[in-house]
Amino acid sequence: MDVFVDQIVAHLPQDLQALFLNPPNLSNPSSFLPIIRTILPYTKYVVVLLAFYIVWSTIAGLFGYFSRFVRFALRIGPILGIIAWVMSNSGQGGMDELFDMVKHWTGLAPQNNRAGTSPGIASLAGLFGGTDNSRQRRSSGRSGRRGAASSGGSDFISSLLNSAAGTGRDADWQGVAQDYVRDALAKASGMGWLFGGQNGDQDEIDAETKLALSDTASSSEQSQELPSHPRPHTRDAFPALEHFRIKDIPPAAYYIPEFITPDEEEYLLRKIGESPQPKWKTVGTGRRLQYWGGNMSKNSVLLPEPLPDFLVSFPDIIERIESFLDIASGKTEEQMRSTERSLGINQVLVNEYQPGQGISPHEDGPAFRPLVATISLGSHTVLDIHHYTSTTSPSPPMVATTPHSGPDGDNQGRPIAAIPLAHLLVLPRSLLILSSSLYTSHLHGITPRPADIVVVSAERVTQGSEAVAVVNVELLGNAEVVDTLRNSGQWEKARGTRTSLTFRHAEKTLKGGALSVAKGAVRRF
Ligand SMILES: O=C(O)CCC(=O)C(=O)O
Ligand SMILES: [Fe+2]
Repeated sequence: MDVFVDQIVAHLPQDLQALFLNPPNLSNPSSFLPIIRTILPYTKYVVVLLAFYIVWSTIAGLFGYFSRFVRFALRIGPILGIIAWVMSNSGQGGMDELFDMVKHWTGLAPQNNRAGTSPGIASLAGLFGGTDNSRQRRSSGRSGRRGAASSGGSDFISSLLNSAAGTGRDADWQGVAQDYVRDALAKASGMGWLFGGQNGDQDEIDAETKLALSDTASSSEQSQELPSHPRPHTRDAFPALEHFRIKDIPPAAYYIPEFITPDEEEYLLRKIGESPQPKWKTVGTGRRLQYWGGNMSKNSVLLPEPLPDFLVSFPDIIERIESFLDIASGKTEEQMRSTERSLGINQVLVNEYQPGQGISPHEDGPAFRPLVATISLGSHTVLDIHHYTSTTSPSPPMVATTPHSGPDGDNQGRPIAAIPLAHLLVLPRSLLILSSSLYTSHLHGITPRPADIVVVSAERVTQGSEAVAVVNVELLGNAEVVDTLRNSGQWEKARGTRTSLTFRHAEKTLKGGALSVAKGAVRRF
């Protein structure tokens, strides 16, 4: 030590020597002065070093985050790509729909939740193969009917199988094979919930459904207010669809009078009226509308939501329309069990027209199956059928518009004949079906008028008169209206508030399965 002091410390500056010989001591603050005096001349270097350190650590930190982000992107990218591929191959849309669904699910998409539930919770129902559709079918009381398989499935595995098998809709062998594979996989893995409710969740859902139905049946409010429907739509009691076909117009429109009872009409109007304010949307002309079953994405994919009880279970309007179509179109029991429902309703559009409001001529578009069923509540209206003008047509053109029903493809802006091809008188409680060429190549609309003057034949329409000749007098089924028309040749009535329910099948539906895969992938990161 002495050598160290003699040979090294002795050559250091005085302040450093003092530090060695007399180390700083807290009880003697002035012993720190040599340190301060030693460091002070080098302060600027210390500051520069500190600045370097701060810059370096900031850059290193940023690089760290960036490299973590790159690693995350490299891992999630292919997974998202696979999900998008599965979705587009199984007709569920692509990334847009995935993001729409996420927005929807997290509640970021406005105004699309079911009454009284948060959007997140409402759409949770669709996450694991239990979408409204499969539930609806199971609760429809048609025992023995295949659920997920015949609907094309609402879960990821069904989507994959459907994707491999084309549409998964037409041929029954596909359904049988799907059931078989699904059952086998579910049993082998013990994860029935993953395979779409054929196995694992079936009992649970059946029990839930029974409970829901018995709750509904015992609800004094409903059973008092809503006497059970006479249900004329059974095979024996019900005539063929052809009986209801509206003649003298292109195929095919069907008009079924008194499809629901006045009590049911009143009940449905009350339920629709009770829906929360945000459920209503208002279009430019002031008409209000609601979507049930989910909204359409920008790419015309339905983002499904559960349909409300007042359409599904009490009264069972949807089931009634489906079985009417099944029976009236002559399906055998076997066909009804093994094939899809005739319409496969997955969305219901509610339009509310005040007197004087209408809807411009439009096509509902290719996003939907070319068969729509509309029930009218509250008031009559006159529906106009329009056609496009050919280049040789002398009729002055009007221009087709797209009021709300999503992309109407090429038809936007195509000139249509100013004079409608036909008029239909649509009375309350009736069911109107538009299908085939009337759906695919004609337009329909309602002229905004406060009242209608209806006549039986075009000869009675005088120039400049507001009167219209309707083509469905034979099918109106309302003695008062028909007698007035036959006796005086004219029926006239002010419009009241009319609410229409349009039942349709969106061809592309975002299925929960793909999203649940995305959810799982995100959870793992
Ligand atoms: O109210 C109606 O009867 C027709 C409604 C309609 O055409 C539509 O919403 O697309
Ligand atoms: Fe329409």
